[in-house]
Amino acid sequence: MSGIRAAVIGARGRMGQEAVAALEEAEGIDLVAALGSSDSLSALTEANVEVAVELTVPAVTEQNVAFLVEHGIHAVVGTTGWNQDRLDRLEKTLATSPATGVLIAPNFSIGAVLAMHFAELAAKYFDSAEVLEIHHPNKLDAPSGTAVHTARRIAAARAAAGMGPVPDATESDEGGSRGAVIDGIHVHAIRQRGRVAHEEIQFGSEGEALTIRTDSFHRGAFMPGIVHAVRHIAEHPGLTHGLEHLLDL
Ligand SMILES: NC(=O)c1ccc[n+]([C@@H]2O[C@H](COP(=O)([O-])OP(=O)(O)OC[C@H]3O[C@@H](n4cnc5c(N)ncnc54)[C@H](O)[C@@H]3O)[C@@H](O)[C@H]2O)c1
Ligand SMILES: O=C(O)C1=N[C@H](C(=O)O)CCC1
Repeated sequence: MSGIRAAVIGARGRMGQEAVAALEEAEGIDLVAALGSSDSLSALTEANVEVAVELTVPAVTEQNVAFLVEHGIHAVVGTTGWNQDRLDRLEKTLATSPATGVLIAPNFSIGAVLAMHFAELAAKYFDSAEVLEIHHPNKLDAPSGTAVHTARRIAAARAAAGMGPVPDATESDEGGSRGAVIDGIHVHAIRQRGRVAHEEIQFGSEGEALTIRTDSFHRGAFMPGIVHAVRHIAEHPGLTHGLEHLLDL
């Protein structure tokens, strides 16, 4: 019996190379296309690809995913840069191809997915919450997609619990020392040689603190999540934002 016909877009990048190796080894998956930046997306339809893993750059990911949806190819997307405007446009494109599934996954690491889940659970119990992310210095975007997703989930959990803003008496913030603010949650980004992807979520209340930390030391950390998503995305038509929705959490 043949497996899921899969492809990688961005196959020569840091993540793409790992994904190609992981999908070649995965049982029940046949890697039938591996595209670099000079390859045409038409190679995907020519190879009858069923699921494409998109690991490129924020500038091209939206147009790549639109092509996939328009051709009924399920998409597993790890590239960052998916702000609300892009997600809204994607929902409209998906309405024209309702059987197609797209996963936008800010992070494929199981540790990172669990850290975000735990942070969401903890959010309503602590007055203060801030997110710190550390990545390799070749990363194009800041803050990381994971940090944005984490901050949004913390903010939503606080709002659902009827909590107000985090306490902060800062009156002057020269040079942005208090970081970016995503839905009211401060997010700090560090770029450091020797790192891959790391996140710390810090909570505080009177007399106590809780720190949730996740470390990806190697890009192999993202591969089980990618393989799992390739196997299951066809069961999830429409837009899924976050790998957590494909796991039994
Ligand atoms: N979701 C996750 O778990 C996760 C993990 C790591 C990285 N990322 C994200 O994935 C993306 C890729 O990360 P990376 O470290 O591999 O970056 P990278 O720069 O090493 O790789 C990107 C690759 O995409 C290629 N590319 C650019 N335009 C293309 C196009 N039109 N068609 C095909 N290929 C094209 C580039 O030539 C490059 O080889 C980034 O946005 C990063 O933030 C996500
Ligand atoms: O290396 C990167 O770039 C990563 N990007 C994702 C993000 O922005 O959250 C996930 C972790 C690695």
